Amino acid sequence: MCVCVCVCVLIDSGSSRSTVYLYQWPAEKENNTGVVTQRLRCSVAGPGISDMLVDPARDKLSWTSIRECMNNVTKIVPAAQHNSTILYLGATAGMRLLHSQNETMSNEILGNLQNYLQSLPFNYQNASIMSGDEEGLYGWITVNYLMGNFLEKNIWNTWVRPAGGKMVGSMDLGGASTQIAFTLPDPTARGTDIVQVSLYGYEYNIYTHSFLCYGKNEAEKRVLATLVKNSKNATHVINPCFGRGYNTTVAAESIFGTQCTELPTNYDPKQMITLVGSSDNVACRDVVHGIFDLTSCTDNCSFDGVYQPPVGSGDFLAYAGYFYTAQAIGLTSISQLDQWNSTTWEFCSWDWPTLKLKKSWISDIYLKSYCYSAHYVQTILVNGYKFNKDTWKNIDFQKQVHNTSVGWSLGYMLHTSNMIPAEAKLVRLPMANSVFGGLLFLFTALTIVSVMFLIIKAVRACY
Ligand SMILES: O=c1[nH]cnc2c1ncn2[C@@H]1O[C@H](COP(=O)(O)OP(=O)(O)O)[C@@H](O)[C@H]1O
Ligand SMILES: [Ca+2]
Repeated sequence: MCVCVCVCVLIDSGSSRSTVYLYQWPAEKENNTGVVTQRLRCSVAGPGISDMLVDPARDKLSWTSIRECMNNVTKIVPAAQHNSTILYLGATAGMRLLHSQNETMSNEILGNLQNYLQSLPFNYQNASIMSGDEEGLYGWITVNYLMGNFLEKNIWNTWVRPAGGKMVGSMDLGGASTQIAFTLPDPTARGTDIVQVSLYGYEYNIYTHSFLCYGKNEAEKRVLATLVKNSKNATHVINPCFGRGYNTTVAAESIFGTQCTELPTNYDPKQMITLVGSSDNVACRDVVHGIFDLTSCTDNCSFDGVYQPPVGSGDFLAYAGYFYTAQAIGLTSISQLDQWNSTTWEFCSWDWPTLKLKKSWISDIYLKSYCYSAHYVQTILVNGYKFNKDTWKNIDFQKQVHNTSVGWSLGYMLHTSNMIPAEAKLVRLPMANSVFGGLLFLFTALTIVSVMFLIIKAVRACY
């Protein structure tokens, strides 16, 4: 018997890097219910495509590493299946920023990538820049698909919607933007950032919002920009979030060469700035707080005046930068808010040699920033999204579910390729409807007759 397998390749072009995913699933005809597995996850070396040079000849590293990942895909997928293998590329906040800053360059980068992808033996579909809300929504689909919240097999081996219909909220912390998405308890609620999606015949009312410039890397640049601006000496700046003993000298453009920061007066992009770590927990927390506008919100609002309904008491999965931060401070999966605060406090009090010793498995490039990001995560979740000590423990910090990476890519693939159709009759009985109806009638009639028989017997016994 031939077991058909469908294959899809998705390139996630994030702000900090690109990743190639290969998904496959058995071609079950009914309701597209075949379970998707991740066959390959290939990290493309080099920066994200928004930092790529337009010319492949001048940017050998990025192009060579994309080709390497695509060669791996070509080897895994049998040649006979190449032209039925769907290929998508989705770009996110890094390209959203570049597009608004330099549209020509962003079009050139995408155009060159498109030409390259079209030259491959696969069924190329498109390469596009996604909106932040789409990114949030696809992340939510991925999370709930992987957790089995859309479908499960019942005792009759048929696909049904799990009892209770509990969905999990999704929180993604990328390099340039961050997304939150969750279902609203009130199915009739309408408003900004609320979208209705129909999946397998059920309507979901989802709140989703993406904050550009609040990704882990861009938000850190905003922290550094604040420190530079507030420093008496603009070229020798104390950074309370870096460990004492850690100093680094960077060009001003690495902080200010983004739309996410405001240019200082007399800006010189080549000016070198020395950042000096001081392991100052309180000062770090304060400067991180300062990048959020927490004052323009009253009810049903997160920060920067953005509408957000209450997060409620449901579960959330926090992934990407959330997970890396939780992992670095040693609090993956579920934690208590007090635990997060005290662990951050301890982490931020360590000087650089102690940090290096205690967290020897983390490379310096990431390690230097975890005190900042631990405060960032606490601030956005508590002061921003309004999680509290009771709801914090509903947040699960993970990067994978069932050996599959959590991110927008799987949800995008499922939705775009109609793997999760809007309409579907989920509850299918293991026999024809007429047979089931007949049996149901028979059992009901038998039950009624038996009950009547018992009543008559009981009445007779009384007399
Ligand atoms: O392997 C890792 N360890 C630690 N941090 C990472 C790793 N990979 C990415 N990051 C950081 O986590 C954040 C989110 O990464 P992600 O890859 O989701 O961002 P992107 O999709 O915007 O490129 C970024 O700040 C990135 O620099
Ligand atoms: Ca991402």
